[in-house]
Amino acid sequence: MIGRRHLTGLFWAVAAGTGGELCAVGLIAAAAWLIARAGQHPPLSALALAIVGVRGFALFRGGLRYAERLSGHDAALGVLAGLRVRVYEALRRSMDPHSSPARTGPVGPGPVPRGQGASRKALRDADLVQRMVADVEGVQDLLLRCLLPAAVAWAVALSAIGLSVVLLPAAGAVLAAGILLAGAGLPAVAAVASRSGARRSAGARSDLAVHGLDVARGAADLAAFGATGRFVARADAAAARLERLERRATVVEASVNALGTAVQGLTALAVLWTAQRQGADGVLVTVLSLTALVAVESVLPVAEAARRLIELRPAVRRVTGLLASAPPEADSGSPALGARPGIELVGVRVAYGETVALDGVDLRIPAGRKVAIVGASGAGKSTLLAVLSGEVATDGTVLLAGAPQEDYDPADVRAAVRGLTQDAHVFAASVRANLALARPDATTADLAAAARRAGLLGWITALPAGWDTPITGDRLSGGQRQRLLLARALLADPPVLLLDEPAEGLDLTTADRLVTDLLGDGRTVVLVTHRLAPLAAADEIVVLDRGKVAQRGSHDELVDKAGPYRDLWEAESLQSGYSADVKTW
Ligand SMILES: Nc1ncnc2c1ncn2[C@@H]1O[C@H](COP(=O)(O)OP(=O)(O)OP(=O)(O)O)[C@@H](O)[C@H]1O
Repeated sequence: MIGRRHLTGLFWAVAAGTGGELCAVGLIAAAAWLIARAGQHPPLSALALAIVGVRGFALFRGGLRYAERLSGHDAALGVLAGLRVRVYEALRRSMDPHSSPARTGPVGPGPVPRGQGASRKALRDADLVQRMVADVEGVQDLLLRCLLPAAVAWAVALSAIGLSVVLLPAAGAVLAAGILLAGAGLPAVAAVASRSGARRSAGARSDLAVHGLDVARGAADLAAFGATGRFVARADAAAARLERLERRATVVEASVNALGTAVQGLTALAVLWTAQRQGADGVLVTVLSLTALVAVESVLPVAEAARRLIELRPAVRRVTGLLASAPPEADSGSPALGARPGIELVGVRVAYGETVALDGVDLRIPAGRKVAIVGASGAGKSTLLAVLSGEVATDGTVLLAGAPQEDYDPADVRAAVRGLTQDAHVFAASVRANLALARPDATTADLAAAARRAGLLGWITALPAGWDTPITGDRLSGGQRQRLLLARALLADPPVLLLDEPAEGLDLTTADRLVTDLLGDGRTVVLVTHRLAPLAAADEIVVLDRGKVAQRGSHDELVDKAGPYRDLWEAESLQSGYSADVKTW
């Protein structure tokens, strides 16, 4: 995790920090000697060295502390920058089904062989920002607030013990005991005390975030259903619990600090008493006891470092776990994907945990074919699109241009098989930037052609700043959002166009006209839709039912046969006011 250059930087930071703290000890020792010796009225020349020593220690202390900060932060920030890149790469590879060695086998226990789509999606949705930002910054804290201060503290403590042993072994032994207590005993107490507290605080903080967000986001619904009080009470209870835990943690922290100060004073007194009992002269007694005072003080931050270490452990564990478990980079010698690849699915099965989304789906989509996927909500339609674009791994075979999908570079698969999917996002940027994302070199004429086809051009030209009007997802109507995303998908111009409910949010006439136009495209189109009316233009319709193919055929064939498609068609026809025996319109 830490490169050689940064290790050297950290070494110099520890060396400079130790030097700075030793100067602090030297300053106290020299000042103590100076005061005690001055009381004996020696000639001024006898004090000259100590006077220079005091000034020198004071100057060096400042300089070395500055050097420690500089070197330590440079190394820690360097480690952080490198780590961010590695975590990003690991996340990218973890989300890429093609780079996983366990792609085609069960990856978890239990009777249902699990695809990895669910875990990848969970990673993407919930943990991504957390891992990229908070966890990696935790590693920075680990270096700057835990390891560095602890290393400096112990280096100083050992030096002070060595000095005391040389001056008076018995006093050195007492100092060693005090330092052991303050630098190892108290940190152990702090770590144990904060271990369960940190875990419970993390839970309470997460509860508060969840309940607080519910209240903020669902304020209108809660008010309408008269449930505001109940939900606010839930958030209040979470806040109160967190407050209790934080107060307890503060008490623990303050108690450890108070104990540290007590150990520091008692050690200095014990050294003084020991030195006197050993018959040391007044100057030596003063030097030893004040040195003990400063030396114990230097190890007091180790308790705070231990407490912080406990808090940071989960973040550090997550980062190291992610780096260790990320699959290796995909083989760069992957074959080239043709301009018009055909697709074949054989026995495709996808499970999200215990939920089986697709169960043994076979499907052949030759280049140029228009396939519509229909079925009830939750039947597995969107999952099927995700399988085609390589977003979700499967237990089964996906062949692209005759070769297994995982043989190709995932970037090539994504470029060739993509379109409008359910998780497409509208960015807080201009209309132009939102569309050009799909093709940065697109001219305004290209953008206009895609927008016209998506039925969005009129709206764009009527905007105050036209193409350069800034937009955000929540300011668009459902239909505008969908058409913007469709225009982006059309601009990308992939050989296999995936369309998940492209006409959602539009009135029926516009929606049907749009879908009919999209199905008239020259390329391969795989369309997911709830609306059957325009599907006469599809070459094949696949009806999914609970992850299995229930029926397949053309619109005319399926309407002629009793089965789920005809049921859906009759229901739709009744709803739209058309006669059930009208097959096309
Ligand atoms: N990320 C996920 N985690 C867990 N379960 C999921 C996830 N995505 C889908 N599922 C489950 O998989 C099944 C198929 O979902 P999918 O989204 O493919 O259905 P769908 O036919 O597209 O539904 P809809 O028409 O409502 O969009 C459903 O039972 C759904 O709850």
